[in-house]
Amino acid sequence: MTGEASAHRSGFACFVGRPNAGKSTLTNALVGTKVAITSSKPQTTRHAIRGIVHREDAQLIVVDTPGLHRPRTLLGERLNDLVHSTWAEVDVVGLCVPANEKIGPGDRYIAAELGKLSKRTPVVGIVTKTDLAGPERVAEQLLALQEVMEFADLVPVSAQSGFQVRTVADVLVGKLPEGPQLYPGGELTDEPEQTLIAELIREAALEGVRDELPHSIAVTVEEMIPREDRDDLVDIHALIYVERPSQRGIILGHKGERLKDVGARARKQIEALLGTKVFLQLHIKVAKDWQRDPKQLRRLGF
Ligand SMILES: Nc1nc2c(ncn2[C@@H]2O[C@H](COP(=O)(O)OP(=O)(O)OP(=O)(O)O)[C@@H](O)[C@H]2O)c(=O)[nH]1
Repeated sequence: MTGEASAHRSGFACFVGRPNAGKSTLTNALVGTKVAITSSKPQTTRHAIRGIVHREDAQLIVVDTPGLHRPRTLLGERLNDLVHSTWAEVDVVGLCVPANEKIGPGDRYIAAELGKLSKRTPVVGIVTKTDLAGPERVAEQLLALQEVMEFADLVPVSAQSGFQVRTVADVLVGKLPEGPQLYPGGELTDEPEQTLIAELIREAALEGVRDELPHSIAVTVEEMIPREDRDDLVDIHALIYVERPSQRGIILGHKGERLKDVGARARKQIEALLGTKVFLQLHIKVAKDWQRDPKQLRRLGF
């Protein structure tokens, strides 16, 4: 209860690292509820979804940035701008590298970009997925990571087993400035519900489809209306945008079976998120080359 020893801290953190490094899973483990989107497909995190870690001594707001790409399209450029502006705004950055994969050019590219940050933003090196490697391999990876750039701290973690998740939180919290709660307690995310719902649908639509499809899908929630005379049912109408008619067929599947499946899976997740029953209507729209069209990008929220 001594005032000076337990000053409350608050601020922002974000995780960076190449696709599949485990950033979203770590965010979820820290926050304790599924808010960011995980998928075994690389680069599916489009929006800066924030999860909030509430503790007695601190409030840590985790911003989940999209992956950094070498930009090839207007969308790629926008995403990279979003990454850089996010880095500049946070109090601490965590660079994630999986324990079971060699550090490569992708990691070095990101480290070099991070190196351009002002020295005031500390970068913590995080070796993820330690459950997939032996202790020796983890130690080796920590040493290898140390060579890549100068870190304020290094921590190994497994978001899956929970090993050191608390330590990651402690280290990140340690880099935050002293300050009051920025968000009221109990609020897990400040992302509008509709964006989360669109992401859940996108995640369901991507499951099991070819590698080139992820960049061609976008989802918008057109309508979200509580059913009249019922307080336990919400009608949601969403559009899945694809670039080409052939991709429409992939999402739809044989006799629409796949889309039905996507709807069923997404509905379950949305019901868990909202805590009510959901009637979900999905439609597919072909929006040609939407990734290259600024007007359409704006409509889709980029
Ligand atoms: N065994 C194990 N698998 C993990 C762990 N963390 C993440 N994974 C898996 O690794 C894959 C990628 O994890 P994500 O959290 O989606 O990775 P990401 O860095 O957010 O990926 P992008 O959004 O594509 O940038 C998923 O299949 C996870 O289940 C971990 O601690 N242990």
